[in-house]
Amino acid sequence: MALTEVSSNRCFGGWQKVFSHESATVGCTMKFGVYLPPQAEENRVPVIYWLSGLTCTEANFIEKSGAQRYAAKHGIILVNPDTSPRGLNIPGDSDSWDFGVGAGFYLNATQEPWKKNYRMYDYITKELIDIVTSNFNIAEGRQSIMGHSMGGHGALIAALKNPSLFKSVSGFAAICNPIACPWGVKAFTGYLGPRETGRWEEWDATELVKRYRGPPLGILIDQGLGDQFLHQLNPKNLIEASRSSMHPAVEYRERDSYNHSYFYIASFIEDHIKFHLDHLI
Ligand SMILES: N[C@@H](CCC(=O)N[C@@H](CS)C(=O)NCC(=O)O)C(=O)O
Repeated sequence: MALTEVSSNRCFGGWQKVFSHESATVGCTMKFGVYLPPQAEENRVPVIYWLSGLTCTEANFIEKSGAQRYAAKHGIILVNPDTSPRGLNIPGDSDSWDFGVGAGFYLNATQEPWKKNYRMYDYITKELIDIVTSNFNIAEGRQSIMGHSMGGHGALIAALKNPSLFKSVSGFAAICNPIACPWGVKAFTGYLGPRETGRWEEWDATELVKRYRGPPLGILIDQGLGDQFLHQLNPKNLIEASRSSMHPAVEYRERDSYNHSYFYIASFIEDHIKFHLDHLI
């Protein structure tokens, strides 16, 4: 798979790069960011994937999270893809900020006109991981995933639907129960069809956590209590649903006054990197 280097910047002794490639899964050119810490020049190191939220490209995390400082300190490769296919001009794909472009929801659509390209779940869990594993100095099997809002949900379903693919998963202000909130209902109706099809539960983290039967999976849910979108996120539905099925228990951290922004993410990104490191050692 040919990668084109879009940008490369020295950063905390390592490199912040952006690559593009032709994706067979989503049928368009896709971009993703990679932070390569200094340790990766000599050694194979763990990787943590980051999935961003609604309206983001690969740039938001790179420019606003401040994660590179901690990835360099702890010797972690960070990979952050875009949030949807782009440039396809599918009718309706740019009519709203919470559906279509910038809002792929990390699932595989089943409905026209989305089902051919809106396959972000397969893109992340198969194509992107293959590309990253074969092009960078990754320590085999040592990978975790985290994300924000829609991306926190994407991280949760990628881990819950693929037991043992990731050592741990974490979410900042994750949409924890999309079938129970307006963002999720809009996206699932458009991408998956009506709820009566029975397909929604296959893509909802709170439903998936109830049926998880895989090996132990570290899960951290982080939530700012000043979050303007808290009514969309429902973290407590997931915590409650996980009580009987998840061992170890899902870790839930509340942050007084923090809102939904990257200021909140930047404040706690090192905590998440350390949480994943504990599972990646
Ligand atoms: N466009 C929405 C906000 C969307 C939003 O907050 N998106 C979050 C993810 S759900 C984000 O990361 N935005 C980009 C940024 O803050 O850099 C609005 O105007 O209310």
